[in-house]
Amino acid sequence: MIETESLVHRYGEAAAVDGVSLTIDDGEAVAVVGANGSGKTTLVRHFNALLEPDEGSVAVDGRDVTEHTVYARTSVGMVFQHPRDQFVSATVGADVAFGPENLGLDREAIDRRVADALAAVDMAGRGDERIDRLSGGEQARVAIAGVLAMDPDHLVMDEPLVGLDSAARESVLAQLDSLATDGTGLVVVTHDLRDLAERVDRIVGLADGRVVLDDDPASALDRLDSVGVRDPRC
Ligand SMILES: Nc1ncnc2c1ncn2[C@@H]1O[C@H](COP(=O)(O)OP(=O)(O)OP(=O)(O)O)[C@@H](O)[C@H]1O
Repeated sequence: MIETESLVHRYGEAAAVDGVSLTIDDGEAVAVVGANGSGKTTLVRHFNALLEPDEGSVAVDGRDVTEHTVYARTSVGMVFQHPRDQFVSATVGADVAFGPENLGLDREAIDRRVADALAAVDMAGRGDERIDRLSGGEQARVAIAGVLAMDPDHLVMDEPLVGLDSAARESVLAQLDSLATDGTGLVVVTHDLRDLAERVDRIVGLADGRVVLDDDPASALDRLDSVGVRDPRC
């Protein structure tokens, strides 16, 4: 479970996140929406201690993330907006192995995790391929595999569908469906709820760093205007 309590984050004088209290349960799928600059990325980067609160607190399973950073980063996996920025190795297998290696697992356990994660994103047997020779959709899937190899309870994805062609988009959406089946919680930051609204349990809307919408999709979709997001049904 991820909990923020009166979370404030400032860049200089301006509060990008301005008093957010939010609870995300295990296995819950949540879309975080809002206009450009509303604070979505800043908010979710606190979930695994990539940013520190200026005020308030963030806890994962009751443990404050600034004191239990390793626990938070193991429990909450983060896939960034530009997966290319998150690769640490030249080849698929080495990149996916990086997280489990840092957990101090033995080689056999690492290899098993890498194989399972690559299978989960439909990239089984492609560990020796160079990442820079993969398509954008394949790279997006490798980035997801790298996080899945950590066996997180929650996966946070920042704009996972931006810049993907329709085949890659379908492939990432299929990954989201299989995560839901596995019971992995999902937090998706997005401007565009097309194909996502039907996949989440809840939509949280931010405006000027504050939560102004927090409801089940059916109810939230009627009020997307309040957060400057287009209704995907229109
Ligand atoms: N590193 C930074 N330094 C200074 N200001 C920042 C930094 N990162 C974000 N901001 C500012 O904080 C506010 C919130 O930004 P954030 O990226 O969290 O919003 P967002 O809702 O994710 O935006 P977008 O949809 O455009 O990605 C914006 O005004 C942004 O300009």
